[in-house]
Amino acid sequence: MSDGKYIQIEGVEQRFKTPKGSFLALRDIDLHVAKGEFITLIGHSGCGKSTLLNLIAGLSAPTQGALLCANREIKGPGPERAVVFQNHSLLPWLSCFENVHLAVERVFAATENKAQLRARTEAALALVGLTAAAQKRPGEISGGMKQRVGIARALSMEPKVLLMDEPFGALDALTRAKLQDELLAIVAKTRSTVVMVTHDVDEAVLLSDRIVMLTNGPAATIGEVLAVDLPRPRDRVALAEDPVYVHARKAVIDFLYTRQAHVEKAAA
Ligand SMILES: Nc1ncnc2c1ncn2[C@@H]1O[C@H](COP(=O)(O)OP(=O)(O)OP(=O)(O)O)[C@@H](O)[C@H]1O
Repeated sequence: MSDGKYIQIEGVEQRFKTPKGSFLALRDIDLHVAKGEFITLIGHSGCGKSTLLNLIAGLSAPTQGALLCANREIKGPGPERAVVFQNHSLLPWLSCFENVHLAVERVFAATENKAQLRARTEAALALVGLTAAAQKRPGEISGGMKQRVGIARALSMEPKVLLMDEPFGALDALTRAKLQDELLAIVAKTRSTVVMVTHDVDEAVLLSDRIVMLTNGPAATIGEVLAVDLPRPRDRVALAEDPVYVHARKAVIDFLYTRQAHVEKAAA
């Protein structure tokens, strides 16, 4: 395996059975993700971004084609592929520490002692700046903090691949910007491979090595892949006027709003 093919998606199709018959969500998806690469999936609502992410996560199986991670077929969820969802899905009756510790135990309990598991949990919370809130429950912290716990939980498993489904979608613009910057710093440190679903063009350009643009569904496929050749670390303020940034942003907007202009179906 070359590092350029860490995740391999080959000829993938996804159909769903519905009461009205078979629904073709995705077709002819071919994509290779390199180790350490940051990929965003962008496209109009309902085009199949989450479907594709779920396939990589192993939460569903393709109706055609194959997905591989590190040369092994993806046959189900695995600790080397951690998922962060938009609604953070924390257990409300457990503290932040306990929510992260559960994931740590699941992956490392067989090989590590209690002190090591505890240290891992504390390190993950520290990485996202949540040491002080460790004993709080999800109901006692803000949306941005909850999302940080979700990220800490995913990172605590030391995944090779971080899969994120609109992780910042529900946050206000300032919190979102802060978490994007934190994510960039964390990924620079952990060198994780990231596949992230987003609706946000600026987020895609700021974070990505490549932006994968999906055509409208049904039968959505990859319309275009844009390489974002901006050096890292990236600074959002300096980037705003960088010609490469401006050009990439325009290319994505052009794809989404000119070539894939979304025709809203009239409500039935
Ligand atoms: N389990 C399922 N059964 C039937 N249809 C499904 C199922 N899951 C997804 N779909 C359909 O597949 C298409 C793609 O859905 P998906 O959630 O992947 O889109 P998306 O791009 O992530 O959308 P959004 O941006 O709104 O979250 C949609 O038309 C959706 O209705």
